[in-house]
Amino acid sequence: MRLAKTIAKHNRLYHAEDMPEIADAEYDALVRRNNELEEAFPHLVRDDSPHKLVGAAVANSPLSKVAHEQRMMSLDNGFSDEDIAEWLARVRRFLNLPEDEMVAVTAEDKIDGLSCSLRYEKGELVLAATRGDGQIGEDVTANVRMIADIPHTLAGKVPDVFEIRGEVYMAKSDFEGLNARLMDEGKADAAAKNLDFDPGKIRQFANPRNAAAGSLRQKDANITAKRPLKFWAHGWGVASAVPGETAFDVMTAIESWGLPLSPLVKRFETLEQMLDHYRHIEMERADLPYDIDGVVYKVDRLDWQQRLGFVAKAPRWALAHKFPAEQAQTTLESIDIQVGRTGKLTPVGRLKPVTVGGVVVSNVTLHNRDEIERLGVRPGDRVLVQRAGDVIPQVAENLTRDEDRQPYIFPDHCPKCNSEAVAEEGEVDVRCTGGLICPAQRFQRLAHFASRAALDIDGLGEKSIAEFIEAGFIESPADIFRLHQHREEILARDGWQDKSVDNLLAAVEKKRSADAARLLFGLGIRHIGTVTARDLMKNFTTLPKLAEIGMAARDNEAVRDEVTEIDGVGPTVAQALADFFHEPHNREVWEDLLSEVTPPDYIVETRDSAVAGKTVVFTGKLETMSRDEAKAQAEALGAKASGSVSAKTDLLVAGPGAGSKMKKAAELGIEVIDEAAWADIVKAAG
Ligand SMILES: NC(=O)c1ccc[n+]([C@@H]2O[C@H](COP(=O)([O-])OP(=O)(O)OC[C@H]3O[C@@H](n4cnc5c(N)ncnc54)[C@H](O)[C@@H]3O)[C@@H](O)[C@H]2O)c1
Ligand SMILES: [Zn+2]
Repeated sequence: MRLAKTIAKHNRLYHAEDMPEIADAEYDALVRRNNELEEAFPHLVRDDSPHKLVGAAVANSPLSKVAHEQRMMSLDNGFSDEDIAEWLARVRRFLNLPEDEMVAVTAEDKIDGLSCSLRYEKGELVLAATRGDGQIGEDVTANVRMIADIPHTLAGKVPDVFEIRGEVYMAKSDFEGLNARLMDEGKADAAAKNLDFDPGKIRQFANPRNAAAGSLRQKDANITAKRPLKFWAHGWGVASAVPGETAFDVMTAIESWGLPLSPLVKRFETLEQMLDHYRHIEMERADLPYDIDGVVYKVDRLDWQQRLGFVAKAPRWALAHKFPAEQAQTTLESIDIQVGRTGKLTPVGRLKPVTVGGVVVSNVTLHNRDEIERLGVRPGDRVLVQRAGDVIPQVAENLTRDEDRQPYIFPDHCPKCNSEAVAEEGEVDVRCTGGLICPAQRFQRLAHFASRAALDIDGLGEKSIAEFIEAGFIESPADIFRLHQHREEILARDGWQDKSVDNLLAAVEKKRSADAARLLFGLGIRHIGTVTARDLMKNFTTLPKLAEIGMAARDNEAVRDEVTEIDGVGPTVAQALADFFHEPHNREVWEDLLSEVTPPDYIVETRDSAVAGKTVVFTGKLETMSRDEAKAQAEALGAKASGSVSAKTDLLVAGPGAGSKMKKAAELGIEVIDEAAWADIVKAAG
């Protein structure tokens, strides 16, 4: 059965190699599916069925194997209140208890670590072993001796032979410290070898459980000694004598011998108490110094435990009440605003770290302003965090409902450059209007400015731009024209020679007289593309004139209307222009740029031609030129280039693949020519 094989593989990755590839919830889903299949086809159930197995065999371990005299078990799981009620009812039925007989249970935190058995003979630690597959584990005696929580000698009067079972774990803060240390060591190592440091190559642990398991199961116990491991006891195995008649008694005795227990061992007599306790712990969970994934209930009376016995791989007398694998509660500590390469402001929630589905989560995306409003979250709130599969963790719900508190106020200025941040009408995203001045947007903006469609500066590709930004040579477009001041510094850099630097500087010089429409397009003002830039420049002729209009447009509707009425320009463009010039930073960048360049006045020379005064539409694929170039040609010939066919259209130039426009032109009786015929018209005009 393929499913069983897959499960076996993940079992091995998780238990034997401490490197799970899938989330716990995903693994649990595979197991559930397998159980369903087994129920439906009982004759197909194999002896190595996942539901009969504990952990994983210790095949390739560098440690030596030890057989457990008494098997180490797993636990059955319950998730819902009903699951717990059912378990209690099953216990009562099994024991055939009268209605009024109470079943006392202990409740302990289900610590997420590595199961370990410690054998004491005459009070001395003689053997420590991992669970392995329950029958055969690994000998970790030398390693365990390095753990401060585990006494080498027990205190007081103890049975001759007593196996204490419990969990080796790592506290959350120690786990974070260990990961940070691994990163630092990697950095130092790379520096010592004069290599580039690649943080992605450092093997960090995904969660405290993996860190604990990986640290304990070391061939060299000296490595274990350097890892901050802890231990607490939650049961026992082989015992020459048992000190008490209830689980609670025995655990108390174990504590008196010098071993730590779960700080929250409780004893309850009703389902309500158990569920209350569970909910309480669920709330506290993120604030506990260690990672837990549920609460474990055990029937307290040992004679009852004896009678209840075991099913396939777990005791009937115990149950793990697990927290939902994909969700956890924690505190939203702050909301950070990140600025993307296009100026978009994205709020990121910083959480008190919490393990969700086997991964420590400390950040969540809050998407945008509307999402924060919808959730009503503020720093300090308790939130329910959800992480399903590989999806980025999200806040599923705000658990704090205190209407009196001030709502979170989304910033109206960019945290990176302090420019105004606004959302356009009907849009959810708030954007920084700083554009060219905003360090977050710098690379994208400068790359656009130098790109082919804009200034088209030879030799100034994205790589060089990134390099020059990094070196501090360029921040805004004007700086590109001042690159010559850095000639010697550029030459001193790897990969630059006299020739390549001179070529670059010459290419830059050439662009001082660049076309005004390209400069305008290069500034990357929202909604101003190549065509709109040309339409604007045709109307205003010079950049200073355009700026004057742009500045007036913000508060003067008449001016905005004037812009709106320009052919090919609409209200969105008018507004975008006004917004751009309203921002003082942008005006600075603009003035600075204009002090470096001398674009000629933008006068579209119209040549006398066959299409002068006519409206031309291009459609289909053009083979010898881009659509933009074709439109520019039409304009140069005194024609108007339009995007759609209407009664006003005089000529349709159609390339291969022309569709609906061609049909419409035919209906309207408009003249249609191909690209070659168009080229002839251009040629004829001289
Ligand atoms: N992601 C994966 O690929 C993958 C693969 C295999 C297993 N898993 C996960 O591992 C878990 C199954 O592992 P498991 O068999 O160790 O079961 P388990 O972790 O659900 O529970 C059994 C263990 O809990 C421990 N425990 C902690 N606190 C305890 C307490 N107070 N009292 C008693 N026992 C306590 C014991 O060591 C016991 O062996 C599941 O959550 C599963 O999702 C994940
Ligand atoms: Zn900004």
